[in-house]
Amino acid sequence: MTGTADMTDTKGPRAADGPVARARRGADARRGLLFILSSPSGAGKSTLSRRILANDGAFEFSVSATTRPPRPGEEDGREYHFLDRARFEAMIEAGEFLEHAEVFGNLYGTPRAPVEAALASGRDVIFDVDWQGGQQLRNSVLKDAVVSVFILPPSIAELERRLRARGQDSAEVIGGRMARAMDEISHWDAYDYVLINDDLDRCEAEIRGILAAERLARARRPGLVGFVQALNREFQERMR
Ligand SMILES: Nc1nc2c(ncn2[C@@H]2O[C@H](COP(=O)(O)OP(=O)(O)O)[C@@H](O)[C@H]2O)c(=O)[nH]1
Ligand SMILES: Nc1ncnc2c1ncn2[C@@H]1O[C@H](COP(=O)(O)OP(=O)(O)O)[C@@H](O)[C@H]1O
Repeated sequence: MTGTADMTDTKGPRAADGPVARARRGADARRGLLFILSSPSGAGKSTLSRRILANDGAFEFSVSATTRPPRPGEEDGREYHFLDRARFEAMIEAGEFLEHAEVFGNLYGTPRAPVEAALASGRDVIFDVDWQGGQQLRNSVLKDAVVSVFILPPSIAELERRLRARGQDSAEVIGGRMARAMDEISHWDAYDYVLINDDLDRCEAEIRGILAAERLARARRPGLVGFVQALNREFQERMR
């Protein structure tokens, strides 16, 4: 990683750890990314985020808190922290959420502490939040680290088919989610990227491409300021 910079740093034994090499390591240091996935219910964001988490060791999942009851197979602390409304409201009062919103008649929120801890240690965090959560994170103090992707279904009929095929919600709950689908979709344009989840493998590959590009473009840029300054100092010295 430091090879190229070291070769330009040719002043004796200290060269391998000279100022240019050190600045280059600063530029290469990983900085955490806040990766937001939003979509209407049933378009596939949970499936996509599970796939990314399984194959990308740099990520951790932001486990939200919610007042909605667990679905069959969901585990407290894994998919969500399942809380009653009084406890959720106490956490809002105490400022323990980075963002929170009411969705489908239930409260959902992102606990602040785990996200800050992950970012401080240079890890990336993936968020499955609705458009309100996306908007709040984009306007938060952490906004520079945010990359947001909106997932569209290939059609409304397919969206409904997926919600039914998931087999975890009552007809009434599915009806409520379908009724809100276009409202969620209407916010697509506020996102950095918009993908159509027709083919799951292709959509996952597109997300990986976005992550690779954003890690380079966003994460390295602040560190490159120091590296270019170090190059400039080396240049001035040699040109004297
Ligand atoms: N703002 C916000 N939205 C959330 C959070 N967690 C989940 N959501 C959103 O709440 C909505 C309902 O989620 P869920 O009950 O798991 O249903 P699903 O999207 O059909 O799997 C989805 O749009 C989620 O993205 C959160 O912490 N904050
Ligand atoms: N590209 C796809 N093609 C077919 N089925 C899909 C696709 N993406 C997701 N699904 C299925 O659709 C259902 C809803 O996906 P899910 O990830 O739970 O959506 P969301 O988290 O957006 O509510 C799941 O049963 C999932 O396996």
